[in-house]
Amino acid sequence: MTDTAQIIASHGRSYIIELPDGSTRVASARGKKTDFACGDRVAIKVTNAEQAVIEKALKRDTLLYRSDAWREKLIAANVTQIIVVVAPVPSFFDELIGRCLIAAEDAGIRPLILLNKCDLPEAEAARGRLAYYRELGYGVVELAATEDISPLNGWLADHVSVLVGQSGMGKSTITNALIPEARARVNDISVALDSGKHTTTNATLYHLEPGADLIDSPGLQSFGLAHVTAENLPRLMPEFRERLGQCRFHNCRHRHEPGCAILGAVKEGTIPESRLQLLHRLQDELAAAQTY
Ligand SMILES: Nc1nc2c(ncn2[C@@H]2O[C@H](COP(=O)(O)OP(=O)(O)OP(=O)(O)O)[C@@H](O)[C@H]2O)c(=O)[nH]1
Ligand SMILES: [Zn+2]
Repeated sequence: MTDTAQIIASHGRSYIIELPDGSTRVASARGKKTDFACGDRVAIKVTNAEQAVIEKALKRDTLLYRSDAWREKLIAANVTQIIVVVAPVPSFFDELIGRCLIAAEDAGIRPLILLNKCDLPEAEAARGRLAYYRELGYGVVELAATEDISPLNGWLADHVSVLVGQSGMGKSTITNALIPEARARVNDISVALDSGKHTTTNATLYHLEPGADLIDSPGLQSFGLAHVTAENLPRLMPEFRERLGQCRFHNCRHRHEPGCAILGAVKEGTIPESRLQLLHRLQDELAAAQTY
């Protein structure tokens, strides 16, 4: 009998799926297909009390992924909010935040920045580094997951959220603070998937309350955006989006063109140089990716 289910954990080619009755099965995909993500709703065939086979993914509302010229790495499907977790220590990369925000805008997912470890003295400097993102209109929430997770609660209601960020920013700590049984779940999943070691799976979905889910994803060091089109890029960065059409040349690349509204804004200090550099780097990356 064909049934529908949701992928709640993924690890390589193995998945844990949750059936409508709340029971779970270990599942693998039929054939060579592996492009399923945590959060995907799938058509399945239950094999027995433990196992099932995934026939196909059902239509996705959203898909968050990263990519380079050669391959795509799916992060999560059907999420409505991406929570970019940063912390004062270890130090975070602005570049990664910028890229996560662009990926979110491209996928039509609401981005939220979470500054964790606010109990540390270095938090003030980190807060300063995030001020510009607030100015752009992005939500920024501050907390110390080891002390009090409640500042996040209001942001999670009615959303399927995915936590992303560099290693060590505190994603697991946040997950465990929100879902006390999460640690045990991760262990159960590792055993069920027979992954041998107790490293995190690619991603794991937890139910928080009716209508609110949370997906924890492994730490990342880079975020390739080869799937974004160069033409679209400025539309995915709010300060460039609002100046579109203001450059003298309609095909302005915002490099050296006279009458460029964006270069003008950088010159007068309204847009930080680093944001223009990110735009240029991404333009260059996309041009290089197209030549493969
Ligand atoms: N001081 C302080 N330390 C924290 C806080 N949250 C997490 N940590 C510590 O930061 C370290 C990294 O936290 P994790 O939750 O493992 O980080 P992660 O983002 O899940 O890292 P990966 O699993 O590598 O992706 C741990 O030693 C935590 O105890 C916080 O709010 N304050
Ligand atoms: Zn321009």
